[in-house]
Formats: sequence, structure tokens, C-alpha cells
Amino acid sequence: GSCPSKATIHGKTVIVTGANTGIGKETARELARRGGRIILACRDLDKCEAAAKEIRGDTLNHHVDARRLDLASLTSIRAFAKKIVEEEERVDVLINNAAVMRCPHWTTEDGFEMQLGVNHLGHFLLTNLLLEKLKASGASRVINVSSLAHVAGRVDLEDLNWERRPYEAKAAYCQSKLAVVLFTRELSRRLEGTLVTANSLHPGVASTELGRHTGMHKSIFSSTVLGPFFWLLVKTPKLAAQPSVYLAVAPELSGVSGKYFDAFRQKDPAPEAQDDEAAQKLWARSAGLVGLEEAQAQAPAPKAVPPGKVTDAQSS
Ligand SMILES: NC(=O)c1ccc[n+]([C@@H]2O[C@H](COP(=O)([O-])OP(=O)(O)OC[C@H]3O[C@@H](n4cnc5c(N)ncnc54)[C@H](O)[C@@H]3O)[C@@H](O)[C@H]2O)c1
Repeated sequence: GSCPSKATIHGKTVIVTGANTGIGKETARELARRGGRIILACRDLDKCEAAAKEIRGDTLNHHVDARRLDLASLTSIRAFAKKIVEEEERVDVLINNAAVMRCPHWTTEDGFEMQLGVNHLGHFLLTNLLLEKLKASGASRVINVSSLAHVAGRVDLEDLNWERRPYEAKAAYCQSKLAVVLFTRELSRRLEGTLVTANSLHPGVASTELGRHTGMHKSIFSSTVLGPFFWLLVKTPKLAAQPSVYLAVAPELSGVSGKYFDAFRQKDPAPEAQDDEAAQKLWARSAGLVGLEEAQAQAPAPKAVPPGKVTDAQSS
């Protein structure tokens, strides 16, 4: 169903990755409707601008902006984060939504297996680079879009990038989505004592462009056998966006952190996703791969700034 919370987000700034299409675009649209300043972060700036324009026209919220972010490039992630840190007063919600599913054995600019690189490592670096900004904005929320597919995942810490095993696109997707839940768990642990929360979610199964590499989005749509039933089982992108919207806005989720949601319901993720030791090891491996200083990832929390207030440091 639709988001159980009707809360608005006036004065808040939200970043949504992979927001030019699918669930990300509908998440951005719904949040724009609720009054926030929405930053769409997409690999292709033209598509991003087009989506931002469409959302502005649709919601009459003119605080909807497009920014370039290629999660398959550490350089692009650093450039995006630098711009946000320098130009934005605050970041209240970061929705790590972008993903690649079951693509061929591609690698990112920095040589990571594409699905791990985009779905996990890219968002891992992005989140860490924005962490001080999130803390300075008060009770900010990090929302990591995972998938039920994480239950079939296995994180191989010795071979995260599929260099020593035969590549399996499906298993690589499941690994990346399990990594997202483990990352959320460890992030939440590290955020204890701050007001910032981090949760992950499964949006439900939706008809989006995610199946572009599997042919599923085409074959199932055109299937005369599944056709009539397909729509009973599968959500529209708009409906699949509602859980992300809920985690972003719901007042009742204030202070809730380190949890996994299946749509609107908090649930236990797979046992592998509740392994604190694995989460800590994955954090260390991920930090090493993206070249993140551990010290930077653990800097003490600065004082929170109430909405609308700009500190000297931020205004300079
Ligand atoms: N659709 C489903 O059934 C389903 C089920 C479970 C989880 N999910 C998750 O929901 C999220 C949204 O997926 P969707 O279904 O809307 O798919 P989608 O393919 O329509 O959207 C994914 C977005 O990620 C972006 N992206 C891919 N690579 C990128 C990169 N290198 N840099 C920046 N952006 C990049 C794409 O451009 C696109 O905008 C994903 O995290 C996906 O894993 C979807």
C-alpha cells in the first residue's frame, strides 16, 4: 500500500541515488511532494535533469536539483560528495537506492566487480564522505535499499570482487545486497551516540528497468502466460518507493537504527546479515578498497545544527 505516514519534510534536504528512473525517481517525486529539497544523484546528467524537471513540474516543488554521480567511479563519488559538503547547508536524508542487477562480468573504473562496486562500495564511500554533514544536520537518516535477494547471498571476504571464482551474476547481486545489510548494521553501530540513524530495506518486487540485463523486464511483460497475473504479484515503481519514503519521513521511526525492513515492517534479515563480526570485517575491507581513512570514518560527531540554522563553518 501507500506510505502509512503523511509527514512532510519542509526545510529538509534529501539525496536519492539512481533517481532518474524506477523506484528512485518515484521516491524523489513523493518526497518532493512533501516539501523537501531533493537532490537527484544520477550517472547520466541529462537523464537526471530530465527527471528533476519532470518532478518539479509535477509537484510544483522547485527545490529539486540534478547532480552527476557515477557510483562506478570513486573519482565521481568524491567530486559529488565534495560539492554537497561545500554547497549544501544540510543533508537530512541519504537514500542509497541505485543498483545494477545481474550485469555481465563488468568492472568499475577502479576495478571492482560492478554489482559490488555500485551497490555496496560506491554507497559505502558516499555515505562515509557525507557522514559529518549528516551528523551536523541532527537526526539525519541513512536509508540503504537492499533486497530480499540478500538471503541468497554469501559475502566472500577473500574474494569480494570475483577474481578467484568463476563469475556468477546472480550470486554477485545477492552478495552485494547482503553487503548492503551488513554495512547498514556496522554503520548503525558506529553511529551510536549520534542522532543519525541507518536502516536497510527490501522495497518489494517492482516492474522497473532493474531486469535490463536479465531480459526479465521484457520477457515477463510480453508473456501471454504470466501477463494477467504479473500485475497482481508485482508492484508499480510508485508503490515500491513507499517503503523508502516511509523510512525517510515517519516520525515513529525517529531513533530507530540498524534495522531491516521488508516494505513497512521491521523484520530480521537473513542470519548471515546479523553477523556483527562479518559486518566489521566487511567494513574494514570496504574501507581499504575505496581508500577511506579509518580515522575519517570514525571522527567524533560535531554539534547538531537545528533545521534552518547555518553555522559559521557552513556559511563560510
Ligand atoms: N525492482 C525490484 O523488483 C527490486 C527488488 C528488490 C530490490 N530492489 C532495489 O531497488 C533499488 C532501485 O531499483 P529499481 O528497481 O528502481 O531499478 P532501476 O534499474 O529502474 O533503477 C536503478 C537506478 O540505479 C542507477 N544506477 C545504476 N548504476 C549506477 C551508477 N554506476 N551510478 C549511479 N547510478 C547508477 C540506474 O541508472 C537507475 O537510475 C535497487 O537498489 C534495487 O536493487 C528492486
